[in-house]
Amino acid sequence: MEEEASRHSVALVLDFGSQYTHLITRRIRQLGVCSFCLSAAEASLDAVAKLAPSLILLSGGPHSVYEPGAPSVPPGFFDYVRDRGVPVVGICYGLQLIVAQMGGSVEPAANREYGSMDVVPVAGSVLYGDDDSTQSVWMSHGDEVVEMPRGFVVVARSVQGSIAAIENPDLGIYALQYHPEVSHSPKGIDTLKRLLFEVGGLTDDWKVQDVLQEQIDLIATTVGPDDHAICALSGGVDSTVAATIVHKVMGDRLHCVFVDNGLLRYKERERVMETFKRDLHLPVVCVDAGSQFLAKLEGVVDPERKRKIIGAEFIAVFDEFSRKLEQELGKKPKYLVQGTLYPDVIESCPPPGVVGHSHTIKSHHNVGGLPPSMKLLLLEPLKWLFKDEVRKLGKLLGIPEGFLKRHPFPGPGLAVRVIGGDVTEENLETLRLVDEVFTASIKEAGLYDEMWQAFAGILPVKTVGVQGDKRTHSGSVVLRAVTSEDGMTAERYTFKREFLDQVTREICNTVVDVNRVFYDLTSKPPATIEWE
Ligand SMILES: Nc1ncnc2c1ncn2[C@@H]1O[C@H](COP(=O)(O)OP(=O)(O)OP(=O)(O)O)[C@@H](O)[C@H]1O
Repeated sequence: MEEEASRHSVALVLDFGSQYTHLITRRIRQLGVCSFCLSAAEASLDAVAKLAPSLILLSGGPHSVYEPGAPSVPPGFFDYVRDRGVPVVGICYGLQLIVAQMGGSVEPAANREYGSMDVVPVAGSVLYGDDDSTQSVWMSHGDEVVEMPRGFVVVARSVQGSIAAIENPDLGIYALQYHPEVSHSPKGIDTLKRLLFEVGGLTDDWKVQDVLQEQIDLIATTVGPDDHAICALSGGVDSTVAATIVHKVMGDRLHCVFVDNGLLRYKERERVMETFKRDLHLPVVCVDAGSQFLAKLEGVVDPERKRKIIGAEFIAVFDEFSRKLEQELGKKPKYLVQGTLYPDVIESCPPPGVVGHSHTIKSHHNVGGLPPSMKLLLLEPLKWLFKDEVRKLGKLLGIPEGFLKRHPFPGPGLAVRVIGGDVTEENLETLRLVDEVFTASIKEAGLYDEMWQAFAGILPVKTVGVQGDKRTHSGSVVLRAVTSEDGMTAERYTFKREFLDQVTREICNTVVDVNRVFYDLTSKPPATIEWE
């Protein structure tokens, strides 16, 4: 991280556990500025200083600054930024922390402000310049400033009168009670630009191309000429791009494995293996482990248990693969290639003891969680990148566009789409056929790229129907399609009525054992994209 930072000017985000922290870092990078994120509860002042940031942002978070043990900046932080003239920007919790640290006070608000809100800036401030027109912003807080710290001025208020932004240009401290990084704050990006380029004096010299070359050079200097590496390929974008980068350096000393866990979509194994071989020339072995996975999943309906079982089974298959490889090569492979992304890096080190941190929502399934006995060293060429950056990189590497644009698919596969039900071969077959009718129709209608994700789930209800002349008692399925910028929030996709009618007809006519089709209208939040 430091190496990368030394070549660029850096905007550092200190994370206090907000769902939106990644987004702040991503937005900054989209503006061409190198940005990293450190967990506020773990980062020492030394770690901050090593990155020599030109601007430091304090993120939002789920805590209240007045609670005992509320997370704060490392000791000596405000002396450090003052001595070095590094501007600081607080966002939401970050604002409240600044207020509390600078001698003001924060209390629970009488009215929680959540969602879209209009705020009115004060003309002539550093944060807004001459633009005092009302802007719509995204708020998400339950506390408010009741006493301003000395030397700070209010530079925007919500139409309800609460404080929306404050600044103290002499100290170089600025703070927003709302989230400028989310798309629901359309002018937030202008405020971020002012902060980065005018206040922080940063330059937009950070490009994905540079990361590719840096990673190729790094791998070339790390691995020895006789070292071998292994990689678990899911058919997803991350592991594919990671493997393709490593393959450029190591050639056939990279050994990839694709596991058919019996939880894949319709003809997925054939489709994915063909792309690996024909388009990417990656050396891939396909392991057929379907019956092994299904045997372990028999009778399991709890989603977390499904995930854990699948994770453990992946590791067993992977272990076996590397044992065989060792026999063939006469030596142990030394490296494991993983498509770890930057959000995974941030997520794997949540602040200790911090309750309600954003990163504990779902137990993470990752085949990379291998037993330490395997003693593999990691090659993680994507670990500083976000998904959209990985797609750009994949394009630079010549990975087919259709492959890069594939909708995300969960690691535990179709198992988590047999909702509340038994993961039987019969259920999986029904699900595959329904999913294929739905996604093929979406592709035919040219709608696939408009969506973040589209899939079917099977529901644990049988209902009465009439099909042909017969009364049936058959299964129900749900269709879900969402749009999203980054998967953090999502809106349901609105199909034309005729499209849904057509798909429903086709499903009921062609898939035995389905007589009822639902469409999920919910957004995220309050729902998640997947059902389990
Ligand atoms: N069927 C599979 N065969 C081999 N490896 C797999 C398989 N499914 C998942 N993996 C491995 O587990 C990792 C994490 O899986 P997950 O589905 O959570 O993917 P992800 O983080 O979105 O990455 P990707 O885009 O590579 O799928 C993958 O990057 C891959 O290394």
